[in-house]
Amino acid sequence: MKILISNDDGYLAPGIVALAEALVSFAEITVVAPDSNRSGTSNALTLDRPLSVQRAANGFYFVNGTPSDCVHIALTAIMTERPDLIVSGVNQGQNMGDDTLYSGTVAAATEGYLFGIPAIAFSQVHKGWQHLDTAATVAAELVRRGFPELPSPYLLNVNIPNLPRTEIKGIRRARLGKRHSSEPVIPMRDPHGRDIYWIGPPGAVLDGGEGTDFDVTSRNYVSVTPLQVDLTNTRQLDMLAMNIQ
Ligand SMILES: Nc1nc2c(ncn2[C@@H]2O[C@H](COP(=O)(O)O)[C@@H](O)[C@H]2O)c(=O)[nH]1
Repeated sequence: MKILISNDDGYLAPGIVALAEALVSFAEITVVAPDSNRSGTSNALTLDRPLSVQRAANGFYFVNGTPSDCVHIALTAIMTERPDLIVSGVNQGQNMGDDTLYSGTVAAATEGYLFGIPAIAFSQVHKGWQHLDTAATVAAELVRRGFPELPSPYLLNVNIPNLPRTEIKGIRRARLGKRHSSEPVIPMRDPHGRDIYWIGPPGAVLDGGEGTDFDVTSRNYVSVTPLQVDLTNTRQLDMLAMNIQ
């Protein structure tokens, strides 16, 4: 089994190292990841400058680009054979609900999916890498299990509670929850007196109802959500006047 591994926290992040170590025991892995943290970059591609690929001492490739750049370069320039699966993560922090739209972790998996390859994004619920061994173990369990019940390619978003493996109650399918809009930006002044702004925290949970990723992870289950990329709002499509003058 050939697996391409990427992430958005960068090739040096503990999450991708733990994931690679968990998968290498049963799969042929290739790691291609950003040279630094690209959290929140979504599906961005780098179109305004060329990209370079370097190789670290541990064999990981790293790119001065986004997660989507990494997977794109891996599939069309680095790998001589098409992988059977794309795995992204383990992300430091959750990717639930609307996070998935901004997430570089999900974007790396999505790029592989758009090339017709099954893909899974893995995130830990809380930042700080606590119990990262659990996340890597669960990720390996899910990769080994596979998803024969789904048509291929599939795109899955997985969130794993930061708990000892023995406290994880199980794995549950879940729909994406929803957040309120993000908190306001944080205004500051730079040393030259110019206004600068930090992006504010994510919005609070708006829909964390039963069966959402927020819900199942809060009950110490791993959440698994199949994603799609067709953004057509089919309900409104039917509402649109047939011929717009
Ligand atoms: N508005 C903010 N959103 C945040 C912040 N930190 C995280 N996030 C959301 O979570 C994901 C993290 O996903 P990643 O895979 O890109 O690391 C990010 O995309 C946002 O949706 C924050 O401080 N503010």
